[in-house]
Order: sequence, then structure tokens, then C-alpha cells
Amino acid sequence: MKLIKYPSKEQWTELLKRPALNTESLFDTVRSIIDKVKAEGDKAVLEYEAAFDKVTLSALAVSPEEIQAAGALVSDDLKAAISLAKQNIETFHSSQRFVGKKVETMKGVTCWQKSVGIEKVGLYIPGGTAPLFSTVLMLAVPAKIAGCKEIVLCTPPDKNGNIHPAILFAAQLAGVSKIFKAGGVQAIAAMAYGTESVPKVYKIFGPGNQYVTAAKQLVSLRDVAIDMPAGPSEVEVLADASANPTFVAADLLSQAEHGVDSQSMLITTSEQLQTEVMAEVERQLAKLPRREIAAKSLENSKLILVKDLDEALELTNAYAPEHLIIETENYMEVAERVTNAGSVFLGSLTPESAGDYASGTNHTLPTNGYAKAYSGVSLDSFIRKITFQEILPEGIRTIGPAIEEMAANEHLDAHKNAVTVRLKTLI
Ligand SMILES: NC(=O)c1ccc[n+]([C@@H]2O[C@H](COP(=O)([O-])OP(=O)(O)OC[C@H]3O[C@@H](n4cnc5c(N)ncnc54)[C@H](O)[C@@H]3O)[C@@H](O)[C@H]2O)c1
Ligand SMILES: N[C@H](CO)Cc1c[nH]c[nH+]1
Ligand SMILES: [Zn+2]
Repeated sequence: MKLIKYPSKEQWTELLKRPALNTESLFDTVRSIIDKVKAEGDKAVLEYEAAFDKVTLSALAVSPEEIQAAGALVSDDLKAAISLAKQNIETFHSSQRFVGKKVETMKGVTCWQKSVGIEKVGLYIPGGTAPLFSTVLMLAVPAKIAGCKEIVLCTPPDKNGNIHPAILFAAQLAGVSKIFKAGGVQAIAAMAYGTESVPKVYKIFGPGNQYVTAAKQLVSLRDVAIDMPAGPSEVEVLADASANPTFVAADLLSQAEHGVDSQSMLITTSEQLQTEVMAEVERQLAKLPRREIAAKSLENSKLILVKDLDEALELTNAYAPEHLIIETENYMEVAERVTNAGSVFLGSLTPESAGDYASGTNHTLPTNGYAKAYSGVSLDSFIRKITFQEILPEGIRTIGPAIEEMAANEHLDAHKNAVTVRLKTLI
């Protein structure tokens, strides 16, 4: 981790850079995989599974027997934890239901919106280095509440061709329709274009590594919608002298262990905290089973000392972190001034892990500064709002002349005529 003290504004851009990706060769690689899956379907997906996940599969679809067997392999304690998390995610996402109301914009002119679930959705569940069964809940629960009819799930299998039982258990609990053994770019391409086994969907959701994120971005250029670019995870802790260095270090490490390309940042007004967190990270890191991954990720991480909370907030809003933990005395006031972040965690007893798993908020969030423009996944991500309007005689009489005038001035006479022929019948 790099210790940085009182950086000047000129240094900010460099300081806030995400771990560098070689995007040129990344997009070339990803494009060639997508093209092959599009052309050859299942055959290509199976070949890429052999190449990248080192597994020889006889079929991509998970069988009902495999799903059945998974239930027995998940402990009762884990089932109870998953059920508790599901309940909270359901409660929070159900509260986001859209209630459309009819609005009379003028007498006789009524407009309204109706929320309709996206019929076919594809969920990507990462599985490269950790079986993220929590992500199944984060995506399938809102999909179900939204009324999506077909919920397809892809996730990479292990070297024996199996999917982690907790992923299968969570998928069944949350109401996923079909599950496939496919990871990475080949999974995204399969859901975008459809193969003999994998149905084509209308929108693809879910986080993943740089290959998955690049594949989602490429297929979204023409062929299918995506939730957002949700790539390598990041956290920023914004803390003052009141923060607990043990908690802060634990939060930074909880993000660092995700992957070597994750990033953890501390922005603090306290030099003492900066020093203590550095030491505490070293202490806790040594005990982590995934310390090699976390240590590599910490090479991308920075502990930044700034002069006051105003500067801390300005730097935070410039960074636009996926996750922001605020551990300051007056954290509610500080939170009010956050304008760019994916998900915010307030106070010393609110670790990011709570939102990662069980408090109810969604953990599929924009990374790489996209929090400046994108929201995280919510119920809205799974619906469309269709607008409706109804015009009665009084309405067309009132707005008709304005429409005719505007259409004529845009030189679009057919538009004007569509009103004129109606007005004539009302004379
Ligand atoms: N932003 C979010 O909301 C969020 C949430 C959870 C996880 N994440 C991130 O998801 C990521 C999960 O990554 P992961 O790797 O563990 O799992 P993953 O499932 O995203 O990726 C594994 C797949 O990558 C493909 N792959 C690996 N090397 C390749 C290569 N050289 N060329 C082409 N394809 C290749 C393989 O097909 C493999 O199946 C982490 O970076 C984590 O930070 C983000
Ligand atoms: N922090 C990840 C990205 O928001 C989500 C996750 C899943 N499991 C643990 N953490
Ligand atoms: Zn996490």
C-alpha cells in the first residue's frame, strides 16, 4: 500500500487511477471469443470451457438431479444465512416497486406509465476464484419481483464440471429458470446470441472480471442490453481520527481479497490513523487464506492523508468509488455531501460486508468511476416503464393546433395531417 501525504490537486488524476488494464489487447481477445460463440454456438462454448476453465463438459445445462443433489451438500447454517439474506434483499427491493399514476396534462389528455418486467434476463455469477452465491440472490431476487418470465443463469464450473452447491441452492431458492455451466466471455456471448442450449436473453446482468466486463460492453453495442460495467471491485474508506484502525484495515482487506485487480483506498484527515491502518493491514493480511491475492491487490491501493474533511469529500467525489465507507464523527453530515458513489456505508458498525451479503441493498455496483453516471442494480434494472396516453375530443381540440403548428415548422406535413384529419371529424 502506498502512503501519500497531502497530495496536490495536480496529483489527483494519477492518484485516483484504477489498476491499469491493457484494453486494446483485452478487447481484441474478447471480440474473437464472442465471434466464435456467435458462429458456432455450444461447440465454441465447450471449447472455451476446456481452454479457460480446464474442464471437459458433456453438456452445458445443469440437470434437475444436480440441483436436487446440491441441497444436501449445503449445511443447515448456510441455508439459514442464505434465507435471511434473501428475505432482506426481497424486503428492500420490493419497496422499490413503481406505482404509476395517471396524469391529466391538459383537460382530455391523459398520460401514464406502467412498469413491465423484462421477459428474458441473463444473470452472470462470477466463479473464477470464489463461488459468489450471494450474487445469485442480488440478481435473481429483484428479477423475480419484477416479474421476469425467463431467468437464465451462467457461472463457470470447477475442474470436475460441477457448480458450487450453494450457487445451485440459492438459484433454486430465488426462482432461477435455467442454469448453465459457462463462464467468462463465452457465457456472456451465449446469453447475448443464444446457442443450441443457452437461450438468448434481452438483458445481461452481473459482475465479473475484466474479460466478463469487456464482453458485456461489446455485446451491448448492438445486440443486448446490460446492467452496467461492474468490474473489479473497489472500496474507499473515508475516515477521521475517531475511526477504529482495526475496522478500517478489515474493510480495506475485505475488498482486496476479491481479486488482484481490486482496489482499496483510505482517505483520511488523521496522520495517526493512516499510520495505524498501515500496520493493522499487515497484521490482518498475514492471517488471511487469500493473502496472496489480497497482497497483490494492495499494490494498487493507497492510504491518502488530506488536510480536512472538505478536501476528503472533494477527492472522494472525484474518485466515485463503487463502495464508500464513512467512519467519521459526524458521518450523516458527511454522507449528505457525497455526490458520486455506488453504495455508502455509514458509521463504524456498518462494514461493506453487510451490503455484500445480507442487509438488503444490492452489491452489483458500478466500478471504475462509472458511479458518476450509473446506479447499482435495483428493481428498476429489471423493468421497463411503458408510457401510455389517451386523448379525448376536448384534448385533441386543445393541443391539436399546437401539434399542427410544430409539425408544419419541422416540415413534417404527414405529422400535421394526422391531427388535421381528426380535428375535421370533430367540427
Ligand atoms: N462490481 C461488482 O458489483 C462486483 C461484485 C462481485 C464481484 N466483482 C468482481 O468480479 C470479479 C470475479 O472475477 P473472477 O475471475 O473470480 O470470476 P469471473 O467468473 O468473472 O471470471 C472467470 C472467467 O474468466 C475467464 N477468463 C479467465 N482468464 C481468461 C483469459 N486469459 N482470456 C479469456 N477469458 C479468461 C474464464 O472464462 C473464466 O470462466 C472480481 O474482479 C470481483 O472484484 C464485482
Ligand atoms: N464486494 C463484491 C462487489 O460488490 C460483492 C461480494 C460478493 N461476495 C462478497 N462480496
Ligand atoms: Zn465483497
